[in-house]
Amino acid sequence: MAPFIPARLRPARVTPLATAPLIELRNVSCGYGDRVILDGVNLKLERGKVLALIGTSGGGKTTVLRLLGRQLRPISGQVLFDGQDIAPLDLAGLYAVRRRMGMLFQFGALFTDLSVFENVAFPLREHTDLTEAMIRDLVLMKLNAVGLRGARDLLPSEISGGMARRVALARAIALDPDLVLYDEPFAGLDPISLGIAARLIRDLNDALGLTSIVVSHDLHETFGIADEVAMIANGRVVAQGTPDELRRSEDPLVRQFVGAQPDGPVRFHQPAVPVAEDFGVSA
Ligand SMILES: Nc1ncnc2c1ncn2[C@@H]1O[C@H](COP(=O)(O)OP(=O)(O)OP(=O)(O)O)[C@@H](O)[C@H]1O
Repeated sequence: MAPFIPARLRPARVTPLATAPLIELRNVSCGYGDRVILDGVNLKLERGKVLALIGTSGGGKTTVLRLLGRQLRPISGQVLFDGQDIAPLDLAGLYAVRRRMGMLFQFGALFTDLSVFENVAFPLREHTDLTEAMIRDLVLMKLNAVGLRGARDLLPSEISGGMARRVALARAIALDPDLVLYDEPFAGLDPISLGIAARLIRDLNDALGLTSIVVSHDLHETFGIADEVAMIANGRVVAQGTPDELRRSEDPLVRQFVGAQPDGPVRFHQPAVPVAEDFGVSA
């Protein structure tokens, strides 16, 4: 499964301190306009780990990914990538950091007019001066890793949704990033394709020495591949731990969410007048 990548083709990496987290959010608050979405969030992730970000819709999971890619800056606090605060970076610094991140956002849209091969080659052509022969080797290695070397000449319209997601995955790791951010990578996939995509995220993470953050509503699959799970609700990380720790959590919010119970701290019903009053029946 693991693609062999010759040393000459791999981008230079800073030798990491074994214990230093690759990413860290320190007391981060942020929002859109006047609306505060995250309020004093702390989150750490060590290299080599897969973190699942879960939580209620609109809780701020995607916002965390936007902070890490610096599509959004914090109002206060720090967002550290490999020990470096990314908020003050100039364009060149930001570009260098983003090169070390792969991103697969919802549905991982492919360029419809480009072949599978060219879709994966795209970031390599954009960001490197590699020769055509090297690009070919790298693209085929990445496609091999996702099981689609044989589909290289097909167009996105000629492959299934599950295959397209795997091509998007190959593209996200084309530049050998340190960190890969996945936003709803399983959305719209059938159970078999979903299982394959989830396993691939874990296997690629381990084989290529990546660190991965997966935002997903699919708790079964993400709990199956994650080392750690962080639950975000009401603008805060309300729980973080191993999948087993979250399953065993006594926190009512975590129990409601992980146990998929309709009622708990997050109410199913909007506050309303009594049912009897609306339907004109006596209680
Ligand atoms: N560009 C934006 N401008 C204004 N508000 C936004 C913007 N993006 C997100 N929001 C708001 O911020 C809140 C958090 O959004 P976010 O997308 O981070 O949540 P989420 O946990 O990823 O949700 P979901 O699981 O539904 O994708 C939501 O209330 C959303 O409406």
